[in-house]
Amino acid sequence: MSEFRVKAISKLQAEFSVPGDKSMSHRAAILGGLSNGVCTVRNFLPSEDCVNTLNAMKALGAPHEVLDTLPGYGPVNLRIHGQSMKLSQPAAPIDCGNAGTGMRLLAGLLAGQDFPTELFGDASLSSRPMGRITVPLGQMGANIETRGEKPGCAPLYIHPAKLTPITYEMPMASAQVKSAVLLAGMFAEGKTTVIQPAETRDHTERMLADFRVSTRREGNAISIFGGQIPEACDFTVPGDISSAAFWLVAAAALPGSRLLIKDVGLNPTRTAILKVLSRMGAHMTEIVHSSEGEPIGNIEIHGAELTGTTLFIDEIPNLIDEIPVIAVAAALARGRTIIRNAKELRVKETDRITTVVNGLRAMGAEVDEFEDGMEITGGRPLHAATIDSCGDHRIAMAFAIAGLFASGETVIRNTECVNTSYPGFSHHLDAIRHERSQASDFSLPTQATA
Ligand SMILES: O=C(O)C1=C[C@@H](OP(=O)(O)O)[C@@H](O)[C@H](O)C1
Ligand SMILES: C=C(OP(=O)(O)O)C(=O)O
Repeated sequence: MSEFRVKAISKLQAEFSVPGDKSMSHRAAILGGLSNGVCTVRNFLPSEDCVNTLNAMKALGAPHEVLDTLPGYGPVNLRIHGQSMKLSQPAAPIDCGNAGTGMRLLAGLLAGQDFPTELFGDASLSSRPMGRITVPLGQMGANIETRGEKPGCAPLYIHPAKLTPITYEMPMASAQVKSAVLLAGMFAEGKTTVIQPAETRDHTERMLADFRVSTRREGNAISIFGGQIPEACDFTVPGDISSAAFWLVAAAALPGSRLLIKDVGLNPTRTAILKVLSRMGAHMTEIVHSSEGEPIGNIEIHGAELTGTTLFIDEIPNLIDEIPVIAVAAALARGRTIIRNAKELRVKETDRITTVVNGLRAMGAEVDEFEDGMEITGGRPLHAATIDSCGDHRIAMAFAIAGLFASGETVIRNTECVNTSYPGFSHHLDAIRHERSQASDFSLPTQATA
């Protein structure tokens, strides 16, 4: 079992880029495979979650060629051979690993096929709620059985079905649910509409537009007409702002630091963390290089003495995966930080409210736990502790950042899980821990050209 050992740093001066965006990589694998030709995808995230989705598409009849790999991890540049919306029955059950996104989006894709499929995942994924997708997909006529030990959980048995369009008002702000219904809607005759209670990441809608599949947006409602065949296109995945978030917090909380994160996704439905860190006192500049399709650019951040803040209700869906590391920033800030309306955190890879609260308390922070969040009174010095990630990648990485500010040596146990979203994290952590500053120190292992 691998672990991180982390000590406090006194300096952070660095420039680097982070691996490709996880949400966009899942979607590129799926839409590329549905398209009417060959799609080159660059900077695909070679993480276990996204490679599982890519392999799922291959098992469904949409193969890919690997152009470059990140050695030890997976494909970075690849060519996907789209099947013009005609998928075929896989020879075996499909493994979604640890990925809620992979399983829920694939369930939407497979709900309206004329062949059966089975989707399964690891222990964590098998305990996450799938009713949020089986309910709307069922309303469309899908026949999906949840055969997990826990009611409403995976494995999913998806029987052949013919779908009819629906208008669905989502009870929670979830981009996975929205995307599952829109993907199912591509196979239903007529107009399928999803209404979201708050703005959620809009990568599916933007990528559908890249593939010339039209969707319509009216207020909080997004509609799609079935029967459109995505036109093959090439796609470059920007760096993942959720991965950048770990270093942004480290730099923000260390006065005198300067960090430049290059070529990262700056989609406004994902950048709420920048607003929060600015409110806490970090100095930040965003430079957008390109705003066509998915905005991409650089973020420069300078550290400061941080002060606590309250997260706004509308910000929550747009920084949901960053909350564990925002909680670390809050423990390092002076004053109170209030994180409420975030009960979705309880159904992620772990119950991220309890795992964050317990980890921060173990390091000496003052934290109150609520059903839907936590309140952190920052400013107490953090001390080293041994933290078990419980198999949750965001917990492992967030507490590695906390360790950079704690007295003594913090040990994070059970860290293999970081490969689900951030291959190369430990390489970047090493460079930061050893206070190396040159950009070249932060490059990932060289990519081999096939
Ligand atoms: O659509 C996506 O790519 C994602 C949506 C979010 O989940 P929810 O849709 O459950 O909020 C997020 O937590 C996950 O990491 C990725
Ligand atoms: C919750 C996450 O992902 P998923 O739902 O895809 O497992 C995450 O990446 O933090």
